[in-house]
Amino acid sequence: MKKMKYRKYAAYPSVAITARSWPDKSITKAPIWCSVDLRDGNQALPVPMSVEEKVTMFQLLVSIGFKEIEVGFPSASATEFAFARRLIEERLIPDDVTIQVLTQAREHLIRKTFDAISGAKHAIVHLYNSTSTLQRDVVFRKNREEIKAIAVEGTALVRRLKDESGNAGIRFEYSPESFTGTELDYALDVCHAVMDTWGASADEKIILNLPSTVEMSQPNIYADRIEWFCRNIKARDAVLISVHAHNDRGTAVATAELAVMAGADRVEGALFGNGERCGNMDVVIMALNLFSQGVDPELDFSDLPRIREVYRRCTRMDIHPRNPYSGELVYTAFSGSHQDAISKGMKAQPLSPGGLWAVPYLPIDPQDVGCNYEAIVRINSQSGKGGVAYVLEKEYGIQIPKWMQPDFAEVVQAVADTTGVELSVEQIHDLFHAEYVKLRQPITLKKCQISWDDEEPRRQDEEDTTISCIVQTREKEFNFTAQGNGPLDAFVKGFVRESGVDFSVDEYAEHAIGRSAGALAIAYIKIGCTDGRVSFGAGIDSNISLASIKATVSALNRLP
Ligand SMILES: CC(=O)SCCNC(=O)CCNC(=O)[C@H](O)C(C)(C)COP(=O)(O)OP(=O)(O)OC[C@H]1O[C@@H](n2cnc3c(N)ncnc32)[C@H](O)[C@@H]1OP(=O)(O)O
Ligand SMILES: CC(C)C(=O)C(=O)O
Repeated sequence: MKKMKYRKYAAYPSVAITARSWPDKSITKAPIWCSVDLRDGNQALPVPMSVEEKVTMFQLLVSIGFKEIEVGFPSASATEFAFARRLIEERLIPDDVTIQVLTQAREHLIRKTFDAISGAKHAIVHLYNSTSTLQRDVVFRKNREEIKAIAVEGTALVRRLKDESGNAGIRFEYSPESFTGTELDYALDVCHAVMDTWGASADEKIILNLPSTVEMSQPNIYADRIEWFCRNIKARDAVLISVHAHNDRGTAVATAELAVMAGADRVEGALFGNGERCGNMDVVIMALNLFSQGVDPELDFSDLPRIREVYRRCTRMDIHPRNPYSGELVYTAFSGSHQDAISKGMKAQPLSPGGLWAVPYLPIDPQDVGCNYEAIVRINSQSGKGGVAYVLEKEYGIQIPKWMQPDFAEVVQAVADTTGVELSVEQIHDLFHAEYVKLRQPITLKKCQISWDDEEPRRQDEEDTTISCIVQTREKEFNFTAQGNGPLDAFVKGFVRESGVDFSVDEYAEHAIGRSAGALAIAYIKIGCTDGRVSFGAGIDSNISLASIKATVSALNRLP
């Protein structure tokens, strides 16, 4: 076997921290959310969004409830600049929403950024420079002090431009970019210098954003780093600790959640995890994780289908069908045992203690995020009787009794196995009709008249019902008149006598389909012959007695 070159990689160092407190914490309220869809999400797209698309996306983010939205990198391009101006000049920013703009710590870019936000009521200027060992060495070729100087000079310029603008609505965020590749003591040193330069105080807090620019470790190590940082930062009340997690190891959501437990106040993320490389922390997942624990996420994802549609249209990105909460298949069960449990859980749900959601395999109610129950159970060769019965009942009101479910499931399974594809509910309904209801061969009931003595009260054992039938088989046509304690009993007696097929009714069930005066009745039957053969049938008619007789003929027609 060829060996992978794992020795090319080194393990990420752990954090020297004792008595860590975060493992014992739980998240009981939503963090301050900041959307980075229009910046980090946008800069990672093969075709970045146009101004119009950014406006649409911005309005979507506002409607979801984001109060802080990073709208772009205005000094990067004419589109980015024009978008910021459009938001401000056309007054598209609600009063309770703060826009955020990103800039490198370079003078001409910072100045251009201030031009872009001129006139904004509330704005966060977000300054970053990479502090990681690797980038210090290979990108900037600068030592620790020189890199710190970039941050300090950039901060000083932002401070000066804010003061000159006289705009008290401008706030400041600093990111020691590539924090995950930066020594903790050095990141702290740079952040302290930035705080001093800004003059951070409890009255004018700055946001210190500690990004997992590249996700390099398990989430617990990141959480240790955040707890260490929160413990060691001076004037904790002068800063808001923010996190911005990328998903290189596939654990960005866990990273952000554990970081909040470790003390982070604020979380940056993007819808459906859009963003550089493997994406940003998926804010839909984190918010709905809170929601599923009974915590108000303070973001509204009650119409995920609309959010998905706008997102796809603006970004031209897809959402994986397995993406938690938002993927198209995440509320769908194909497999038999899941379907059975879901179907039983849905029936029991109204009785759940305290009205709490408790349906197996469905961590949240799909309706809470704007999805319907239609797709919960879908049928293919992995499905079982519970699922087949569930879709027929839900879509067509056909409540196949438990004792007959395996029989029909076998029919469905045979088709699913042969075709190898998923069966639609319409196909399953058609199969049910073809297999039971429409069967006319080898026996056809050509005529059937039912009469009974109109006596009150009727006695169960009294043979007061008379039936007259004309029956066609392959061999012959015959008629009979028989009596019984009801139409079905009379039919069975007459048919057995005339045909010589000796059977009895072992199981029987019936119900109405639909509620109006024109409702139909459906009957299900299981018959057993004296020679050991067993068969199931179903019949539909506006007359319940006829439905039961048709069901019997259906079962006779299906005798092996
Ligand atoms: C982790 C992140 O996502 S950070 C955000 C990244 N986003 C983007 O880069 C999208 C928008 N960026 C752009 O359009 C461009 O990079 C611009 C317009 C901002 C700048 O463009 P340019 O100056 O032409 O090119 P470029 O970004 O390659 O500049 C690199 C130079 O800036 C320096 N630099 C890079 N980042 C920073 C920073 N944060 N602060 C200060 N200097 C920086 C580099 O060291 C390099 O310096 P050198 O020329 O002396 O070698
Ligand atoms: C600018 C910073 C916050 C960033 O995008 C990152 O580190 O990923």
